[in-house]
Amino acid sequence: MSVELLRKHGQFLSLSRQSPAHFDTPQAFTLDNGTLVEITAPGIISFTPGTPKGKDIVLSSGVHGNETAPIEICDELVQALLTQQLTACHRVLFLFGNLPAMDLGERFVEENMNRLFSGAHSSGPGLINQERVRAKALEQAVADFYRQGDSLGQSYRCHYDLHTAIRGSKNEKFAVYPFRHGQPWKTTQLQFLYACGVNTFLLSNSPTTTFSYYSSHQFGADAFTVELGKVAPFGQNEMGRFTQVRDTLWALVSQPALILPEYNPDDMLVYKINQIINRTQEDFRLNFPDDAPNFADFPKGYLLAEETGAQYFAEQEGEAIVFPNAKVAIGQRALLTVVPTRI
Ligand SMILES: O=C(O)CCC(=O)N[C@@H](CCC(=O)O)C(=O)O
Ligand SMILES: [Zn+2]
Repeated sequence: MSVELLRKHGQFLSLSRQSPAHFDTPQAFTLDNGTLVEITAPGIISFTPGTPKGKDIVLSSGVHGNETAPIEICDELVQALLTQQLTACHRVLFLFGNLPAMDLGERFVEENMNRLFSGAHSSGPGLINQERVRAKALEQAVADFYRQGDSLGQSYRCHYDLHTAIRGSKNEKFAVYPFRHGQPWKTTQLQFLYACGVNTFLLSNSPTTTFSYYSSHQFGADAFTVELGKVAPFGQNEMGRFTQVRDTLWALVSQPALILPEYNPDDMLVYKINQIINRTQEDFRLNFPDDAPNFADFPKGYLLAEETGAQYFAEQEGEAIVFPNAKVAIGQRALLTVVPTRI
């Protein structure tokens, strides 16, 4: 691959998708502004400024291949960095997760990649598929990036894993804060995400095999799964709905420190998870309409879902649903229920 073409047009993602073999061999080059660019695999690219200012930032998108708005936001940011329209002042690693699923316009090819982190890619009965191989490679890319940052004296780590949701949502932009094993929730992070247009937060209460939990738990990164809107095909996102997140990510990468509005708890809706309901039977079904949005709430005692041998009810008045999906693989999470809380 001609490095000159990458510098001129910045088409890293489209090349990764169309001609992944270009990036089978790792490559590195330096931009005129002194930024070191390292490409270690298709869809995996990092930028290290000549004098990095302390933050090691990971931005992942496309862990689900049909969640295109975050992919388009990150693609534009990578193009701006490669063409030097923007100069990074912090180290930043971009991960475009599931390239084959992007081509199919599907959430995944064989298996949900966002259930394969923290080593889950290598557990189970010897199953190997492209999502497992890729999840392991993504974990390794994060580990290498943060360890290199350590050797450069970098002092801060964050990881925003950007998604869009299958359903509409009463609160369009929301974020899942991975379980922190008793460490305090950080309001500065809520402030940052609020600047991205996210005003709703789900506090997780247990370890998971998601990408954001991996970076949070293994590397102490401030990490979130961020839901930016509703799934739409490439080119069909209303990009105007993403201006705040786009501008805030550009600022995060290019400014030494962000100036954020003061934390105001009244700005935020915070929920804690009340129930994690897994599908255990073929006949698992949801007892509300397909177009019920995320955060729709139900009266105490309402039957939310059922399957042979089990019924699942709202346990509290106003318990709300998030990520309902009756079609998940057996054994996987089919529904979260949440209730309001404060931090
Ligand atoms: O809309 C949906 O049902 C799923 C959207 C999505 O991909 N959400 C993530 C959340 C991960 C987390 O809980 O941190 C997922 O299900 O992987
Ligand atoms: Zn997703």
